[in-house]
Amino acid sequence: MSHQTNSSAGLTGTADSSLSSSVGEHPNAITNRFYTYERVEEIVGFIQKLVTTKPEIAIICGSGLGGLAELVTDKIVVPYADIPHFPRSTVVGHRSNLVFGNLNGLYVVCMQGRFHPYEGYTTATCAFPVRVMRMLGAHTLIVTCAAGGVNKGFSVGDIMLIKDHLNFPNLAGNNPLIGHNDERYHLFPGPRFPPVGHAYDRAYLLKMKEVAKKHNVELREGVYCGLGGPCYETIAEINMLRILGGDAVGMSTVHEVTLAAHCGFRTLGLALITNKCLSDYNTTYEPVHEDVIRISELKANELQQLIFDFVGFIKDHRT
Ligand SMILES: O=P(O)(O)O[C@@H]1C[C@H](O)[C@@H](CO)O1
Ligand code: HPA
Repeated sequence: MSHQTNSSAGLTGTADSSLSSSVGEHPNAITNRFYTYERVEEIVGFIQKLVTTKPEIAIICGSGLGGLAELVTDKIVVPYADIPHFPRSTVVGHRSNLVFGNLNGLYVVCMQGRFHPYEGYTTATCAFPVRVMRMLGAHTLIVTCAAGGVNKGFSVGDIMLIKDHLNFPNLAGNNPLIGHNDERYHLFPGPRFPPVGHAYDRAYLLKMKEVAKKHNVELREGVYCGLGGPCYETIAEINMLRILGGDAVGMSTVHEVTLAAHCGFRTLGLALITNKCLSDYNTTYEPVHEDVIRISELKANELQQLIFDFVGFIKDHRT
């Protein structure tokens, strides 16, 4: 176990030291020991050698929604497998590429494939690409996901603007920001105790409503519940989420948005309702991932059009 007392608090970048805990940390803590400042810098440096234009918008593609990256022109595709220390997506419906290029007049980076805690990654690992994309220059994060409809008024195929979230892993002590708060992220250090009450940008949410109106798309708005997965929820869990004010449920997003708030991203969140949630013990229905992917792919064009136009708005209103 490392007991360094220098400013990096034991978070130096070698493979061996990455496995040891940092000062003040319980040896068994679930924390960010691997994606240290040094590793993130190395990854950012590697990508900058391949992609010389700074992206302004970062987009995370949810299950079955990777097609969004196909709208990007003058693409540079960087497979996760080529990036040092980068994890791989192991889930059907998630490719493993960073796609850079032009989307409706702005330079963007799309994560075609994200990481989930149920794949065996810590929440810090799942979220760390957000920090990478911020360090590459992006100021706006558009996060998309597939989700189950907790709100009984929602239908399969609805798109929900995420106005807030319930971060269950965080409530259980598993937040991606646990561990050393490294102040060497000089551009975007983020405080030790970051506020997340406005993690989803209100002005962006209102703008997306306008964009949707133009397209005659009726958007839902609500609270996304991020759970650990990989099980879909029990009937009792869905009933609990309803009582707590949840509208949609998924297995991603919350740790990404938490890190995004910490490093100063303005975030827009969109959840595609891909399935109903169990709420009756007499039903035989159960959610399945194949249906999640099928609905995502079916609705992908609509979602992509909204995001395309939203990016156009950012382009016209950036300072
Ligand atoms: O990556 P997202 O949150 O879009 O994917 C959801 C959650 C699980 O990964 C999967 C369950 O079907 O879809
Ligand atoms: N529960 C959790 N995650 C999901 C669901 C669901 O019903 N649908 C898509 N992702």
